[in-house]
Amino acid sequence: MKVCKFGGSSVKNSTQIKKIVEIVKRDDKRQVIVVSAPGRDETYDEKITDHLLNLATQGQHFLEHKIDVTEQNSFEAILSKYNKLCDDLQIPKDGILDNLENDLQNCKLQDDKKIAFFLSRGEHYNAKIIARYMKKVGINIKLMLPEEFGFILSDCYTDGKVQEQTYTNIKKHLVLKDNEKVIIPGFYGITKGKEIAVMSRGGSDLTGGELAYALDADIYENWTDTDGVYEVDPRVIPNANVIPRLTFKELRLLSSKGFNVFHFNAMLNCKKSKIPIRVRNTNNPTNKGTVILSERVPMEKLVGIAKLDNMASIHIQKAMLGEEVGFTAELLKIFGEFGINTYHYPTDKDDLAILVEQEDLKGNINNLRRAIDKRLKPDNIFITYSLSVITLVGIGLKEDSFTIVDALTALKENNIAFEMFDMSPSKISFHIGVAQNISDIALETLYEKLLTKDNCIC
Ligand SMILES: Nc1ncnc2c1ncn2[C@@H]1O[C@H](COP(=O)(O)OP(=O)(O)O)[C@@H](O)[C@H]1O
Ligand SMILES: N[C@@H](CC(=O)OP(=O)(O)O)C(=O)O
Repeated sequence: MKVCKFGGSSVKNSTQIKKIVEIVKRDDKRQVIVVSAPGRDETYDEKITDHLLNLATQGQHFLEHKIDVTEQNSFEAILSKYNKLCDDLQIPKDGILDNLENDLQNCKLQDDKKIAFFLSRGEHYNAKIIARYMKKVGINIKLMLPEEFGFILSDCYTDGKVQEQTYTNIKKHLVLKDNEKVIIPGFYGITKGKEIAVMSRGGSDLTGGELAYALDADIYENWTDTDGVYEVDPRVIPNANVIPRLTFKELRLLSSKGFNVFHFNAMLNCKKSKIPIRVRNTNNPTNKGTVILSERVPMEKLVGIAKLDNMASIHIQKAMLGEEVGFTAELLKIFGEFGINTYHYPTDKDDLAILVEQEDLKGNINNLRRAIDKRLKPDNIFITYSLSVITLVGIGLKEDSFTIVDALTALKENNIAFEMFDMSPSKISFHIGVAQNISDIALETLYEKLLTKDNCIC
């Protein structure tokens, strides 16, 4: 049995939905289908999920990103998207869109509960529409909603974590005969108190991974709009190659450091049960894509280079901080209290830097500084914004750490200064920090030197 997740780009309009119908029909083993909300398309520059977030936050979401789309624009975009989908697929709207306007206009929920509810509507209504269309074209498919079979999430409404009970519920309610299929909206679930919660952004990948794990699927197919996972972000380097095979660990590192083709937590349970994942292209379904497995013969030392933009470094200076027992623990505790995720911590006798996502400092920076000043009494705190972290990943790097010499030499030859350098304890990834305004050039330079066929260090 195969679990297939179709991302926003694969369900963004009726043309794409017709493609996924063909993919589902072509293989009887494709029995569990997870769908996202409609992604960006020719008419709408933003994903439906972002319009829903904009609506839930009275227009603040797009305003913060300096995008000129009002609350009213978002409301109209959402309604017209779903109405058009029904029209184009020639299916009746009753029983599907009856509650959409009401959900968006008369919601009594507040704060995070409201945001989670709005966000969930993208997948909820899209799955209903696709289910009806699939039935219309003769597929024996049943719609199963997370609130019905119990996809249970923690009470953190906008970043819910899957609870153990979910696996039991999936096994109990998703018992399928050979000729049966189910379609499930991704990204959301319910709390134990039966309120809607969503996982983190990109969370439909997580729904697919959890279903594959609970049902012990033969494979988890993740359908998107690229031929697989590329060696580098194809938006920066369009002629990059697709990586044929990756280990779970490599994909996890790459996706947590900027390869946003796959959610970095979605492979955790598949890894545990050794369920292979295949990233495939809905627009090119005969292509085999990238397969993610437990092991790979490390013919290639380096498989990919990821880049994470919009990072900031908080550099703390204090004489002898390296000798103050508990200093780092207290510092990390402070970041934790502000809900800020910390990345690398390069450190020395009197200096320590913490890398964080710049976005996380918004609205927090003054209080954070005060807390650090008060509790740790540093001599100085320097903050550098607009950094990019470039990460080189490959299991073969463990045996050949000199690859990094080639990387740094290439940067030197091209006059590209770097701000930070760090090797992970697993020795299968290296991180280089550069100023964001030169990060695309740095990525191109490293790609040319380390991954193009002529120079490949394989
Ligand atoms: N290394 C990479 N390989 C493939 N795609 C990548 C990579 N890095 C970033 N991406 C981007 O990820 C996109 C697919 O992710 P996403 O937009 O979330 O798809 P979906 O809508 O199918 O969930 C691609 O279109 C591509 O622009
Ligand atoms: N629609 C949600 C969940 C998701 O996984 O979407 P996508 O498949 O388009 O990455 C989001 O935008 O975050």
